[in-house]
Amino acid sequence: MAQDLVDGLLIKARSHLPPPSEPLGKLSKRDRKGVAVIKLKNPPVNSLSLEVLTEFVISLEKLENDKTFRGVIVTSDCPGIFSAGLDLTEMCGKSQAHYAEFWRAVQELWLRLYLSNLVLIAAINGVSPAGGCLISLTCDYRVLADNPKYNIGLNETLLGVVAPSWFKDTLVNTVGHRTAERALQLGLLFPPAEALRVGMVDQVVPEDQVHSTALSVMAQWLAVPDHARQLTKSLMRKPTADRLVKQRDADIQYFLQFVSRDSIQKSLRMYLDKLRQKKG
Ligand SMILES: CCCCCCCC/C=C\CC(=O)SCCNC(=O)CCNC(=O)[C@H](O)C(C)(C)COP(=O)(O)OP(=O)(O)OC[C@H]1O[C@@H](n2cnc3c(N)ncnc32)[C@H](O)[C@@H]1OP(=O)(O)O
Repeated sequence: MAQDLVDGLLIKARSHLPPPSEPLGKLSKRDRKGVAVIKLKNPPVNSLSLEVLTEFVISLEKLENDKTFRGVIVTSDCPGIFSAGLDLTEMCGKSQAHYAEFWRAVQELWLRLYLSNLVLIAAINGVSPAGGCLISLTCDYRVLADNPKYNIGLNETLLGVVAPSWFKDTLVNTVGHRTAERALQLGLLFPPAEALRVGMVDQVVPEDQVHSTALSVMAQWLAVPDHARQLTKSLMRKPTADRLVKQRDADIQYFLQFVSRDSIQKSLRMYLDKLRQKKG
């Protein structure tokens, strides 16, 4: 087992059998070959800082280029939290150059994940708002742990900000227009049973079965010849991705203008203060 610890992101790339302590579930040994596990590890809440976004992209690129790997399970190393979404401190009180670099990194990760040739399965073992939800939506299949605390959704409006068009597109492509419209306007965070009902996740399973279920699902997806599956994925997703590719710079400019507004800075600061005050 190759194991690589990068700042903020734990990557366990598994090209051989797992240690015996890990349950094999219903999978044969062969099924597990070629499957890597990317575990987000940026305590306390796996927020997606510029550093984490960058490391994530580099790790994906390495896996894409290493033909040993055909699939990746994306999961979290932080108990109870898949990811708290974009790091809000990266969007508050920083320079224009910083905002531009940060937003380009968000775009880059989305494009890499959304168009990945690898099979991506999200093993969602914690709460998953906004950017955390977006990461799971870029995967080919989502398995969510059945815990009433593990809400998932694009809650941007509740922060006083707007989910960009490509966040919206990703959700529409997953749950359909009407469900997405309602969820986005209301900033809904769905508990597991609701998330399953609206199609935001594909399966809800007991918490201790999330990883083994993700591996079983992976085996099913890897049974399909790569070239046919990859071309089909591209057919389904490329038109959505191309919309961003064609206007990446304009999207960054729009983000800069938006995030620099006094009213938006105020909303984000208030939201962060509210999170911080929760404790005491
Ligand atoms: C082109 C068009 C322009 C449009 C612009 C839109 C830009 C995109 C907008 C949004 C995308 C996002 O992803 S924004 C992030 C949204 N995330 C959230 O709303 C989740 C916020 N966090 C929580 O709800 C909770 O923290 C939690 C449920 C995830 C965990 O709860 P828990 O009780 O376990 O932990 P705490 O709340 O005490 O948090 C611990 C610690 O972490 C800080 N924190 C939490 N979330 C974030 C975050 N997203 N970014 C940065 N920091 C975060 C929190 O403040 C605490 O800090 P302190 O220890 O210092 O108090």
